[in-house]
Amino acid sequence: MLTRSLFSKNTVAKRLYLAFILATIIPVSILGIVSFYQVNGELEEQAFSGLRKSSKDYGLRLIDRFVVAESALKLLQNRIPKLTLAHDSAILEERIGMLFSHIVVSKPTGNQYIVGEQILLPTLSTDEQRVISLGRTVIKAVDEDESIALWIAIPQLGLQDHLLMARLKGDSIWEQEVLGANELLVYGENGQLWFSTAEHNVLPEELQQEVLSKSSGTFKWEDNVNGSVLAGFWHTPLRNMFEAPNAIIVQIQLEDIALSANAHFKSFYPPVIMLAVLVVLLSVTKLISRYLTPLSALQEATEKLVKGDFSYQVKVDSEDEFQSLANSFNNMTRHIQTQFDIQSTMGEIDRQILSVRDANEVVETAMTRLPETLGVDMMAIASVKPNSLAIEKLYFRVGLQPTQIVDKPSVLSHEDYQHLISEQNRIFILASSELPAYSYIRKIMQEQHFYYLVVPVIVNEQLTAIVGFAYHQLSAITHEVKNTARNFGDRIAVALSNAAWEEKLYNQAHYDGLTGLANRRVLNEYLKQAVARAKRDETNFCVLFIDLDRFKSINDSMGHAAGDNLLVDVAKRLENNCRETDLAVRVSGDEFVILLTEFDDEQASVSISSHIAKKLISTLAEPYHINGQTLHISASIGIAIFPDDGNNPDAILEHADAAMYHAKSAGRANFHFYQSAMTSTAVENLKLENDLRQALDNNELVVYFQPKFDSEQEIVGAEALIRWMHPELGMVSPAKFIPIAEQSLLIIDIGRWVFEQCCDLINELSDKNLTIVPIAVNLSAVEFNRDDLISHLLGILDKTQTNPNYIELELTESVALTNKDICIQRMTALRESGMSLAMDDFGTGFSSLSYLQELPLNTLKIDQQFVRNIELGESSQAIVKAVMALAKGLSMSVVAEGVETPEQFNFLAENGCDFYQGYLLSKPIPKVDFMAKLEAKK
Ligand SMILES: Nc1nc2c(ncn2[C@@H]2O[C@H](COP(=O)(O)O[C@H]3[C@@H](O)[C@H](n4cnc5c(=O)[nH]c(N)nc54)O[C@@H]3COP(=O)(O)O)[C@@H](O)[C@H]2O)c(=O)[nH]1
Repeated sequence: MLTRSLFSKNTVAKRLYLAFILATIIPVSILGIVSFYQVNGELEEQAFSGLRKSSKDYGLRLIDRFVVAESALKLLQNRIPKLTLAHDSAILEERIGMLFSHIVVSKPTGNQYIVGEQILLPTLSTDEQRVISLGRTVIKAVDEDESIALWIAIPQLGLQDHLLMARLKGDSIWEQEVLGANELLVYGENGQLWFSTAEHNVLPEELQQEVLSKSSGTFKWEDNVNGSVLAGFWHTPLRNMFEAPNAIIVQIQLEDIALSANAHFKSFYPPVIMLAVLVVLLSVTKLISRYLTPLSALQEATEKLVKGDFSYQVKVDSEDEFQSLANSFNNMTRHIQTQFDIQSTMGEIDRQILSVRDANEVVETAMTRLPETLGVDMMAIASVKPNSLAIEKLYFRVGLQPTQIVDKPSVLSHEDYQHLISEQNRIFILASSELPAYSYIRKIMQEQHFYYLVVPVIVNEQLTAIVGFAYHQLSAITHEVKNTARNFGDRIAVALSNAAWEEKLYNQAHYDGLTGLANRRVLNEYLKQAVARAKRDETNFCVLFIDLDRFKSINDSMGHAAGDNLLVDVAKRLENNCRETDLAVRVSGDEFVILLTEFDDEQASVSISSHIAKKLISTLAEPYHINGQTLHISASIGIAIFPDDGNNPDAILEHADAAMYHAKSAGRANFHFYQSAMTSTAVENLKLENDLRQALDNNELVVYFQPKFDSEQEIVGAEALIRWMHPELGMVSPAKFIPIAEQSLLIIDIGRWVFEQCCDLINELSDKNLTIVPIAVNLSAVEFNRDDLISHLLGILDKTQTNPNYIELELTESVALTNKDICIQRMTALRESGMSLAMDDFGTGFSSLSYLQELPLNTLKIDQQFVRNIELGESSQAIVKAVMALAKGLSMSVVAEGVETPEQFNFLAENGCDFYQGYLLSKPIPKVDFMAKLEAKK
């Protein structure tokens, strides 16, 4: 079964098997077949040569028998004269009658029958008679009725013409008993058949000729009667000894008998060969199986190894190289398994180092996985408190029992600490006999005649942990174990330093570096949780958005360090007024948020949050002692309540912010609950106002100049127009932020700054010797109405040493709406200072013409909307004409603004307009471009 599966699966087995067959079975089979035919041929040859030899032996014995017969006759020859006929004949007959049937003395006078009845004697030829007379024996075959008789004739000694002739008895001469299974044919050389044991001459004519023609030989033929027969023949040289024809002896044997050895051979040889082949096959199979079974087992094990099954062990008991290969393989898989476990443990630890902030989790993973991987008898990890000798936490595990954790188990001795620090970056082995010198071993591990592998973990030159592995056997602390211990020590070091670093990063990411309060990120997280909890429990929570009033001025006047200290103190006061469950957050510069959670209903939310807001406002308003100075600051607080004021973190925070702006715009140092009426525009404006406060300091404002032209399109002046490059919003239109600036009074600072910029331009033009043209500065009603207006403007003119004749102030009709007398007084003072005055946007206000008449104006600016409508019809044209006529009547010059088309320009020019301003001629341009235009004019 195993063998079959081995051969079906294993290609090597198949090939080996095939090779063995090619190398053994085929040669064996060929050898068998060749041997078979060889042996078969040999046996056949033997059968033939046996027949030939048998014929020869028979022939030689035939000669012997003729010699015996001759000798017997010769003996008789001497005795014949003495014979008394009757008595002696009887004796002779008895003695040699066994050889001869007739013995006759042939005489010229008649024949004397010594033995046997009277018989017709063979006729001897003259030659025969002659040779007999010479003493030679003649043997003659005589054809009798049904057979051939052999006669032997010798001379009768001493008697002329007397012959002694004897007829040989067939029995004695042919000696049939020696033939066995053979048939015998004896021919005379003339082809006369002398004797045959068969009934007739069985030889076919052609074979008989062959027999006669060769001295000896063999042959085979198919006998009609007996089937296949084999024969051997030999020419018996009777002529050498007698006067006789040679006798040809032919012995015949049935093939079955002659080749019985072949038959026998055929019957046993193929099975023997088959058996041999079978034995070879079995041996080969056994051999291949013996060698390939381990190979197959190794292959199977390798496949399991590839699939990650390292626990599989190959079982090979062949007690040869395969077994040692299997043992090596098993050792290798064990080693790989260990390595794999180590790598996977280290990988897990690495992952945790990367993903987990807490080094304890790394330690716990190591305690779970390393003991088995490293085959330790005991393992311990002690974390040492930074900058101390105290062991903070001890993890230890005996064998594979559960890990035990002990908090603050003991304190290291100074000697121990020094020893461990001195072993930095090393691992070392201690035997239990050395323990008295190192008491820390006792403190972190058990004493049980162990060998200890110790890894001190040093981070930033501080001992932060001790890792210990205990083994009963020193030999178990292999190179691999040491390496792993070292690697693990390194990882623990990384984990601990990472943890410290992570903690630092975490704090940086979650806490404000200056005040230590939570930051916006934590706030967002808390808000999410608060929303989820409040939704689940159907409770309320409040967000208090706190902004310090005029903090910027403290920063500006006392420096940023003082500002920072103030913020730290503010943070402390906020924290002190919060419950533990509340969250105080610094969201940006001077903005803070307090999250008050878990109110049962809105009423409680309102009363408690307003109470806390009041408390905070009064607490924050208390004096601060910073850098030896006493400071005061107030705070504005906006309150939003979940869920009425917003049902998600962003909304609730945004609305608290809006409420805070509301509180600020309502006079500062107070708090305000969010109301839905605080539209997004209002909130946006409040934010813009806040940003605008920083804009001047942050150099976000810039002044552009829009040239004014005469009818020849020559530059005759310019209007200063402010631009705001907001860092987030991009270019903000003055149409949008000037009203906010006016509302928040920021226009005062801004207006003065623009005025300074214009003075600087005039001075620069002068310095560069360029054409100086009057520059018009917009003056808002808020600015105009301030008492210090004139002193401020004059102060700047004085400071910058600017010629006021080059300054034109553009006022809108609204400036004159409040107090007519003061207005005229202020305008008169401005005129007297040397500056000129223009009425901007003329025609849009409702000032009476009589009032206009009283104002000390130099110029009227026709509002853009009238200019734009010029092309629409006669009524607009009539207004424009009327305004120009009015101006002429009042001795004022006229500036048309918003001139965008040549038609407008032409109409205005035809009707006596003095100056033109508009995109047709130039858009407002940066200072450098404006100066370039003036340079070109020069
Ligand atoms: N108190 C101050 N007010 C200022 C100051 N700078 C600007 N402003 C006022 O803001 C309003 C918007 O000004 P601005 O967007 O700059 O628009 C001015 C021109 O760019 C624009 N203009 C001029 N020519 C054309 C034109 O052909 N087509 C067209 N569509 N607009 C044109 O008109 C504005 C100038 O208006 P005015 O002041 O009335 O001459 C605006 O009311 C400014 O006054 C500042 O420093 N202080």
